[in-house]
Amino acid sequence: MFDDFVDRSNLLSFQLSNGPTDGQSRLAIPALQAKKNTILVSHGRPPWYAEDGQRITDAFVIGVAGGSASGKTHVARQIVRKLGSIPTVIILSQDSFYKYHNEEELKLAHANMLDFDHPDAIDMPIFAACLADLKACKQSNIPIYSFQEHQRLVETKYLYGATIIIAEGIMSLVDPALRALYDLKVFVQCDSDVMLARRIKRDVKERGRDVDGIIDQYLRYVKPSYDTFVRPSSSYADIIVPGSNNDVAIDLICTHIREKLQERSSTFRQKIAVPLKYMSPRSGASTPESFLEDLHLTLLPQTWQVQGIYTILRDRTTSRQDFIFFADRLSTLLVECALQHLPYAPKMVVTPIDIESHGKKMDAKYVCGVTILRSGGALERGFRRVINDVPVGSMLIQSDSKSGEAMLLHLMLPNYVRFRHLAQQAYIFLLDSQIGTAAAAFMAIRILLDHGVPEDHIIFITFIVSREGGILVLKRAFPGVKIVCGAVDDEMQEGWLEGYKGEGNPEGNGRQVWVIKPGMGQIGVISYYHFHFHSVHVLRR
Ligand SMILES: Nc1ncnc2c1ncn2[C@@H]1O[C@H](COP(=O)(O)OP(=O)(O)O)[C@@H](O)[C@H]1O
Ligand SMILES: Nc1ccn([C@@H]2O[C@H](COP(=O)(O)O)[C@@H](O)[C@H]2O)c(=O)n1
Repeated sequence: MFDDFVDRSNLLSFQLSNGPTDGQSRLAIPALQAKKNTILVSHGRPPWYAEDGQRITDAFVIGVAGGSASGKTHVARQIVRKLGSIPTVIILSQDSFYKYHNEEELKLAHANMLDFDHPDAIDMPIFAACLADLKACKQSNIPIYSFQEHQRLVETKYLYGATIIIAEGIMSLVDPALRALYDLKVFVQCDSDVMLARRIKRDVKERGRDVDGIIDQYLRYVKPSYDTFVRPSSSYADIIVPGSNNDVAIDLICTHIREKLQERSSTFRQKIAVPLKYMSPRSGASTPESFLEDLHLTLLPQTWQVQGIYTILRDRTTSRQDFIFFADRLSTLLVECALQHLPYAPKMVVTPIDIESHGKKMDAKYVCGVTILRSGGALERGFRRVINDVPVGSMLIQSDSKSGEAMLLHLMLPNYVRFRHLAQQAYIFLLDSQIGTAAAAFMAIRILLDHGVPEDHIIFITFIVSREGGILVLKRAFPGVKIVCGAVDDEMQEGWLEGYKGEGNPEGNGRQVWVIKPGMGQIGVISYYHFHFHSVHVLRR
């Protein structure tokens, strides 16, 4: 039914402008080797939104212009290198936006008779639209250009999640729509002889050209264009950087960027973890019933069978094997319950004894799951058991050990979520074992919204919701998101459970846990267990 698949390229990947689009194999290549159209990640991406769910920071955009082979790419790469500790930096090259050529134009291009140095050679509206989307923290699918074939390729490259974008190209300061998007405008000024010498060397080595052709093209198009369009655009620059020996200028640029990012940074987590009594949407609404009512949570019917499963899961004497078995059972029930949030249409079938039977069929074109790693992995088996023919992506979101903020470390979304027009029709089940502080849920929902998934198409499935923590702020920010859970407990706090020996606790004097302290004197614990290949927070009481 759903013939999509999960593409492996992701936030942590990068791609050479003419290389394959499979980013997975390129994960480990260090920043210095990266070329144009590169996504570079050093560590996670902190929140880019406020507690009302709306974006607070745009990506910081730098436009780098200059003549061909003046050193624009070199400057961009040096900036990336010197900003090593900043999460995501994308170099977006104007070369990606050369227009598609018909057969006749291709013949001219191969005969060196096509002008690639006129502003009209570049698809400026698409360049500006892609840059505007990335700046606004949305995803974008960037065209890929082949210098050898003089042609735009069929594939595109998915980009998402940049904190800094460097847009470089000979015409990047010429177009007013592009200029309006830059926070900083840089022009790389270089001697014409040096540029020609560098271009000859580079085009022979990297772009499959011969010396005669390069000089011919240079005299016919490149030099006149430089004099007419490129050099005059330097008047728009905030900073002129020399094309050689430019370390000091690049240092100054990096200092400026760091200052600007610092001004934009904010703390998020403290703002959402507000005690229930201060955040209740209506006064005195502190009973479990009114809490559910106010927040429009879907609670799994509390049958004896469900209560029995929770009792087993909360029991500290339950074996790991039993725990996994019952967590699987529970996740299956939760996913079945969550399916009520998909649209259904009437359907008539004919039975084997020739009688018409009027029923229902699921009426959603694109459905998928996205697991929030690591603990959402516990719901995945149940999800696949109930909905076995849809792609399942993942997001690795973890708290930063210093700031406590949620950090996006890895993103692998199903393919159709990457294309806005398809994402707008998609229904997504987000899987996580708990909503406590809600920091991870906040980030996961924001990512899907950035991709164009409608808020009311997001169905969040979880074992347990804490009444205190971030749930109220989360629901206030994203009222349309459906939350399906099996239990609601009171406040949560971090602690250790006796006897745990493992990650973060080699002495074996306790297990790292989330302790839930509901009223009525009970003590609930969500503890740290290993489940399948991931760890999972489990319910213990
Ligand atoms: N500051 C520099 N010092 C020495 N060589 C440089 C410098 N900047 C660029 N180059 C060399 O010049 C060539 C073209 O540089 P590049 O950055 O690709 O130019 P552009 O992106 O402007 O076309 C490359 O081979 C590069 O190594
Ligand atoms: N098929 C093409 C397309 C463009 N060019 C030349 O590329 C130059 C811009 O790239 P830089 O990396 O040097 O900034 C531009 O001057 C075009 O002449 C080409 O040769 N073939």
